[in-house]
Amino acid sequence: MEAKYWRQEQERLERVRNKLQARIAELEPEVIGLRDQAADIRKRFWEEVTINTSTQEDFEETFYSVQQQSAMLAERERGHNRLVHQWNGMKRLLPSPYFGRVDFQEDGLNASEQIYIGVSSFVDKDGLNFLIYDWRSPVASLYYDYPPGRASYVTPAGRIDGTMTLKRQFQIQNGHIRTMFDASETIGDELLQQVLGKDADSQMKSIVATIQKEQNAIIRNDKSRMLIVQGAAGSGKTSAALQRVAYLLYKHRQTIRADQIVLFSPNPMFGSYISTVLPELGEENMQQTTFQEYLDNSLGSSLRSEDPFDQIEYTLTAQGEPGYEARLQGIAYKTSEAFTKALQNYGKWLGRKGMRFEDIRFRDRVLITAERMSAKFYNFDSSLPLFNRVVLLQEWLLNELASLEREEREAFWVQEESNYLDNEQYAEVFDMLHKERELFDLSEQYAAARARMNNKRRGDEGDVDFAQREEELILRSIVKKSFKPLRKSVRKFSFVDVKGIYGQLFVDEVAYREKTNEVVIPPHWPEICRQTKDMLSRNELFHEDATPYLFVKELVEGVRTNTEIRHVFVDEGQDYSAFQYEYFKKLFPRARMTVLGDFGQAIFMQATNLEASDSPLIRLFGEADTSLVRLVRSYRSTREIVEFTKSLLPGGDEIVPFERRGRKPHLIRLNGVEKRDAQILEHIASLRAEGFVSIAVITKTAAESREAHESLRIQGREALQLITKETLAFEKGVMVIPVYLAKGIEFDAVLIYNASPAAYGRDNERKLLYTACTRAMHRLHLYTTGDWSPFVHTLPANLYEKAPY
Ligand SMILES: Nc1ncnc2c1ncn2[C@@H]1O[C@H](COP(=O)(O)OP(=O)(O)OP(=O)(O)O)[C@@H](O)[C@H]1O
Repeated sequence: MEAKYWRQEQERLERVRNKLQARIAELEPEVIGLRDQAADIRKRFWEEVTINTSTQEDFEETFYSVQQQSAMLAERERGHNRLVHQWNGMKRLLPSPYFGRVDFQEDGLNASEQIYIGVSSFVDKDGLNFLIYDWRSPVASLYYDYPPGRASYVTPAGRIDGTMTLKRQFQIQNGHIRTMFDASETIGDELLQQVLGKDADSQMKSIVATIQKEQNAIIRNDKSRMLIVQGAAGSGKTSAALQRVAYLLYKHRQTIRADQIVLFSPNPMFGSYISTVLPELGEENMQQTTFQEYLDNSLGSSLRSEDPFDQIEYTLTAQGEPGYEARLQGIAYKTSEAFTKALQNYGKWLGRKGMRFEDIRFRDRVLITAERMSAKFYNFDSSLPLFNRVVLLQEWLLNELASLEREEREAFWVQEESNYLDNEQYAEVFDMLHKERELFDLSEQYAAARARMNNKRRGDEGDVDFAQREEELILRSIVKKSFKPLRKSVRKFSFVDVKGIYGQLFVDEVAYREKTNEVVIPPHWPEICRQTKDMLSRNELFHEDATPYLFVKELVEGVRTNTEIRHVFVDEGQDYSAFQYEYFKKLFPRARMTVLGDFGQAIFMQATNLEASDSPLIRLFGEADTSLVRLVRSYRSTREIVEFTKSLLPGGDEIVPFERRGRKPHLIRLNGVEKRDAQILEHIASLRAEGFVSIAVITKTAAESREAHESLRIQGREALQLITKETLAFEKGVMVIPVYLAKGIEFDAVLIYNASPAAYGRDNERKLLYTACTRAMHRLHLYTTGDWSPFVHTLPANLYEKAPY
């Protein structure tokens, strides 16, 4: 590019930076001043208000003065926060104020405007001249969506058409333009080349400077209730999701807070991997969780649910064990829509009969039997939904308990217990009695006030009548105290035997058909029933049972909802079942959903195809309220790696590699495990010598990871991290990791520990191998000690190099 343009741009950059610096300096005293003021008000809060509650008037005055003080404090704090946000934004801009420029001439206007785009806006002192536009502003769309030529963008007031006469990209570091390109394509490949050529990091990076047009469509989609993104491995789904969160927080800043957005991620480690993207963009992080965390919270401590990792470990390692086939059939069935239907029908059946309750027991006696509850329950109006009848039953139980409690006061044990009250307990009851009475009894209050004034003992303490009442009240309080847990557990619906209700589905085929109207029963049903009940008897649930169990629990106890949440993001969306999606919809009734995933990486059995025409996901909100976007360009890996990995998948042809060149994947066959491990260690050393920092040895299972880690650790000198499902933070370095934990993450180099037919031979293992290989950015090695997996074996030979290295 001509030197004069460089000079002009560098000069403009300096002008903008000077203004930024001036404004930062100008605001600094104000920021500090406001902070001090707020701190001062907080400190003097109680000094400024006089507390006086002697009369009603005094009390009201005190009340208003406290209110006034706190309103003032809140206002100062809000002002302070706004200013600090602005001030931090400018400080963030200073080293690299912008990354893009477009010159745009609106139709009907004579001059074209220069629009510079950065991570936040910066307006000149006059308040009108935008020196930098926030990347999320409507006009910034031009930069992402069009090459020079005719272009348009949409504002709240309508569409603006015009001509883009220039599109320029910058890399600016510490106030200096490092590179500058004029782009002819949508977003110049040169900048993207540079960004993608960099090394993997322990934290995901923001992509605002190089967002691609199709990604921009995802980020700014504000139309439908459900947005589905099916995208190839490395196509930027997670990146787009995070920039979308930032966009939503900007566009709806008056109405949506970061804690009203929740992202479901595949594992806790992934949460740490993506946690810096939003703060880097000046936004607060949304809420993050895993579905398992949600399940554990909802099930409480009485039942333990297996996590998805133990489930997949079982499906991958237990072939040939007794009951294996039945378990697989069970997983397939229990995660299907057919099972959701069956459970809905079961709800109707329960409306007629078969509800199960738990006796209410007290001191080794049954106070209210399950049979009585059942009879009562089925006496309520049968047109009422199950849940309403359960609530009526709950009310009835609380009344019953109240009268049983009255009767219980006569019981011998109560007398006994009252005799054994020690002084302290007695004083406690005595105090409580007075307090209780004070509340209801005005004269009691009067007596209390007089006693306080005269500092005298209360006259009633020697009163015979009072002693009798006191005795009565003591008995009452003893019974009340021991009935308290009963009332509490009734309020928590403990009288409903949810475990029994779920368990009775798994008796035999005839009973199951009767309860659910199910026509097609999966094979191995008796064994599925046995396994499910075995787990329940140990207070455990298979992972595939956890969501259906909650579904049944909510049928009878009412649905839990969270109406605060406005946006739900589900990453790795292919790994959730139809059942789980129904659940999300119920749980977050006021939220829009964004589901991102790749059916090519569907390695769990409960997979959902996101884009198939009969996808349950499309049916969830209906086609009219659903947008589907497909991403086929893959950015993570070199062209050579993408060519290799896409050939592993049937239908992978449509994946388009980004034009970044590298070495072909290496296939290395060795004679024996020891030699293989020694070779892997050698390769790790040479990759490190080449400057690669993040290197993963990927295994199929956690069991294989442990073995590999042990063997490599013994032979080698390198520090090797073993990643397990308990690992919380993702750190750069050399690691051994099972493929299902490496989902969503990337490494400079990936070494597939064992690409033999035994490891990746069955059809469902194809996607495992694909997922593992697509984690590689720059280098990919596959090892075997015998044959090659058939998925590798059948690849065209021009896609890889064979050892020697
Ligand atoms: N527009 C872009 N500009 C720069 N880098 C990008 C862009 N899009 C994606 N990338 C990079 O490509 C890599 C893969 O992106 P990301 O992890 O978001 O993909 P994904 O579709 O979620 O992948 P997977 O399904 O394999 O988990 C990341 O390093 C990301 O920074």
